[in-house]
Amino acid sequence: MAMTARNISQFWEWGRKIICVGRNYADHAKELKNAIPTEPVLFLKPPSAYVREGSPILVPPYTGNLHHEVELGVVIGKGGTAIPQAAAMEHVAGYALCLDMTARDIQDECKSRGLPWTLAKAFNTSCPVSDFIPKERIPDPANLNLWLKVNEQLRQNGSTSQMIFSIPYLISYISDFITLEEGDLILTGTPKGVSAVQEHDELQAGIQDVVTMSFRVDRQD
Ligand SMILES: O=C(O)/C=C/C(=O)CC(=O)C(=O)O
Ligand SMILES: [Mg+2]
Repeated sequence: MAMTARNISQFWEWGRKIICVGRNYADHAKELKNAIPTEPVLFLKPPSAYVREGSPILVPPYTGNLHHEVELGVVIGKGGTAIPQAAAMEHVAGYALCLDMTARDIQDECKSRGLPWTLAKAFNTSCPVSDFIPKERIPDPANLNLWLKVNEQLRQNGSTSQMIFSIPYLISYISDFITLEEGDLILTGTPKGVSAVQEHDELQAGIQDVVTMSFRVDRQD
């Protein structure tokens, strides 16, 4: 039987890694009273974190402070290890708008106890994701407006020009430690304005005139 080629525009179905970069915007690092990093801060989400429009973001029962973080996602089209910065963009298939949903109270507790952030960052539905955006539709990913509204109120409005570490730098840095594979997603960090969401809230987010997405928040039973 002939093999059907997989379609990168459904990358969230492939079961690949979600690699997240934290504290990549100085204004967000400052609002959480973190130092500006001198190297990228990395953590992971499992593929079970993905949620698509039409399904709700579920508030885990163990948090009382679930935050939104709007982020540009970079979808890897060609894998590699130790990718040089100069070749990094050749490994990009496209982009997606993503939310890095974060149980901030649990993250604070993990930080104070020196524990990993897994339960704060990697729970089911912690990575809402837009439609795939082919690379050609975003000629300059380093100069994009990202915004997020909760119940029509603007909470985040930043530009990828504010990133501390650029997309080529991140791809090169990550691939020195973690081999990148086709279908992997890199979340590149959030600008300032993160805040709590509640059950029944409606979240809308966008990348300027390129894409928008909406999600409802529900409590997990
Ligand atoms: O260190 C903290 O208090 C919080 C860090 C984050 O949640 C980092 C991110 O996920 C981000 O900056 O996007
Ligand atoms: Mg984040």
